[in-house]
Amino acid sequence: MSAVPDRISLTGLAARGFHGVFERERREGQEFLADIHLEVDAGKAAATDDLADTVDYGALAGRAVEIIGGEPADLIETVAERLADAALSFRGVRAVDVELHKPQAPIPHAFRDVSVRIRREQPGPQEAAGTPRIGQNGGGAPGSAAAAPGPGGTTAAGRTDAAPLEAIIALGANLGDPHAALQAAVDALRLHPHIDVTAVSGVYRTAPVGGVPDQPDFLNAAAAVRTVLSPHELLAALLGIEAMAGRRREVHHGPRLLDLDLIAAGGIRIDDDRLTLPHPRARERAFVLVPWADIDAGATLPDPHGRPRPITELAAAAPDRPGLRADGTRLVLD
Ligand SMILES: Nc1ncnc2c1ncn2[C@@H]1O[C@H](COP(=O)(O)OP(=O)(O)OP(=O)(O)O)[C@@H](O)[C@H]1O
Ligand SMILES: Nc1nc2c(c(=O)[nH]1)N=C(CO)CN2
Repeated sequence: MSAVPDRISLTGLAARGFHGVFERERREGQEFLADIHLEVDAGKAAATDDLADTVDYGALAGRAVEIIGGEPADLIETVAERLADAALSFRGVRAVDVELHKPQAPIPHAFRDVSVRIRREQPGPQEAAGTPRIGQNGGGAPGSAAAAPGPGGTTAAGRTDAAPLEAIIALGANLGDPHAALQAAVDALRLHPHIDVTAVSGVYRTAPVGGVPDQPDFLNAAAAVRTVLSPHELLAALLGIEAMAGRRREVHHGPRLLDLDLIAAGGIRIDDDRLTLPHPRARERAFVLVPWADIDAGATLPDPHGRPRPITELAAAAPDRPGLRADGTRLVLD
């Protein structure tokens, strides 16, 4: 490599995160901005003009948004380290420089910005051979299938349970070009290095349920995925994809460019301040249940007493069932 390395720079990447020492920061979140500079050899990609020979900056941005929106940490140092670790896991990245800004930090004085800047390099040959780096996935390329568990049974995303999770994701959109938004979401899921999309449903046109009056009809669909991510990490990935689609979360149940809900994940039950599984309103929503039944007609959801109920029965009884019809279009998984 020449003295001045080739660089791919992604700067001013903004995402909402819940990092900080104070309870209010954890509860309300705030904006974080990341500047990420990758040192690569751009020569091969320039010669072939092929995205496969370089780092897809869209995939990098998606992963960074997930990390910023993901598991809360006390310190920006910790989040910057996670960003650097993720950047180094993209094939061809020799070193990375990450600056993470927290311009809304709770500092009781006028200030413009506070940030941490770190530089990390790929481990040298000796370290690579004998000393696994915590949290690194060993270089899975963007677009590759779910990562194999890394050293010691942990995955890049930190899940120690090696069995992949099977999950159902509900997709909805009713602004802009909803079909294109659903397809883009499926494409983004497929591009994720730790998510495998195994099936997609048909597309349904559905009357809006709740929220502001006179909003356009929705297009809804469902996707089945297999992933080594934990449910919280999968949710963070979904929020990252929504954010990339330009979704703003101002109006509850309001119109949206893209809504991705995690409906069920391998029978796991969770109820904390960030995630409830199974999704608490899925059982009364035909716009979720009918697409899901396309993928897995035998699936069940627990009733309020914990007894399994077939989703086909729940769908037939759902109040929004009459407002739902097949759109006649398809989502492709090619
Ligand atoms: N199973 C889940 N899937 C998606 N988001 C969830 C889930 N459980 C809890 N949440 C939380 O809900 C928030 C999403 O709210 P959002 O604005 O998408 O709600 P909504 O789509 O308007 O309403 P609904 O949740 O009724 O579909 C997320 O930030 C997430 O932390
Ligand atoms: N028909 C329909 N209505 C909704 C939808 C949706 O996806 N489809 N999503 C909502 C919030 O997630 C609220 N209402």
